[in-house]
Amino acid sequence: MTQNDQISKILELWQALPETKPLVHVIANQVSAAFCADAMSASGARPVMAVSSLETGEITEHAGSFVANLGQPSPEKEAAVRESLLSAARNRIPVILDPVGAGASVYRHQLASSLLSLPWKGIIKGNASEIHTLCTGQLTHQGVDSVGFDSPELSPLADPLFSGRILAVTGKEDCILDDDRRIILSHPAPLSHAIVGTGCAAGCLCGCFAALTEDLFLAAAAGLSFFSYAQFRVDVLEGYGSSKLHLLDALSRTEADGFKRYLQTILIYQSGGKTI
Ligand SMILES: Nc1ncnc2c1ncn2[C@@H]1O[C@H](COP(=O)(O)OP(=O)(O)O)[C@@H](O)[C@H]1O
Ligand SMILES: Cc1ncsc1CCOP(=O)(O)O
Repeated sequence: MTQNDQISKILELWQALPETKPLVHVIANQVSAAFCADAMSASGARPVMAVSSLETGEITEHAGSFVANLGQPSPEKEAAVRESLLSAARNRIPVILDPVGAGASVYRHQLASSLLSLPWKGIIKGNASEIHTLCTGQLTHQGVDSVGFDSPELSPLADPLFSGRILAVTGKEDCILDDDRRIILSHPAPLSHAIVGTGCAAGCLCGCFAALTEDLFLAAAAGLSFFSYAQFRVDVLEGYGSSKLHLLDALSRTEADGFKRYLQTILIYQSGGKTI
């Protein structure tokens, strides 16, 4: 498959999202839950943000995909996520695991590692710091933000915790990896604001596309590239608050030609170590 084939498939998935309206179960965090639900709804999916372990396994079973966002962890949240991951594994529902702040504390790191050891299939989506912590065990103690790691230099798929899964690493460049393939998205401009919850929302968009295809590498590329395009279209002169609203508008109003040109500019596809 060539770079143009990947771009065509991403565009097909993006067009299918509002037509298919997949049900996506998200266990979110209280900071970004509403923004994530809005971002998914604006893009054409149907989010369900169920949190109680009394129902999460059942809700996941009937969803097209499940997003486990590990921000603001607690024993209650851990139990709810476990129920959903086991249900996803039993029912072959694709999972997106977002290890928010994996390097912020020992508890978060141990939680993420223990949930990775369950037998679900899917995508691990984190910023470069979070993935660095999962790969090396080194904590950063810097909250949930990324602190300067270069994602494309990571080659963590040898780790058994990652094997058979897709890795999606965000930052100045987003990088999507499986055993053989790699997509790099070079964002053309720096962000005007560090809007809280954008990493969480990007993971949720990967979840929307994972409900539409068995090719989870492509789903991750579609989610991150669509989100990158929406961020690119937000006017850099807007303030923080209106940028956040305009981001939702951009997700709900994308046209194919502009998105295609953007993908042709920012997307690099490599297979077997070669750019294709
Ligand atoms: N330096 C950057 N320049 C342009 N876009 C960026 C940059 N860093 C992050 N982004 C965008 O924000 C999204 C979320 O990435 P990131 O900020 O790494 O997540 P988090 O909020 O989890 O730390 C990325 O997928 C990308 O679209
Ligand atoms: C600030 C914060 N604290 C706990 S969860 C959370 C939201 C993190 O959102 P993102 O990593 O997507 O900016």
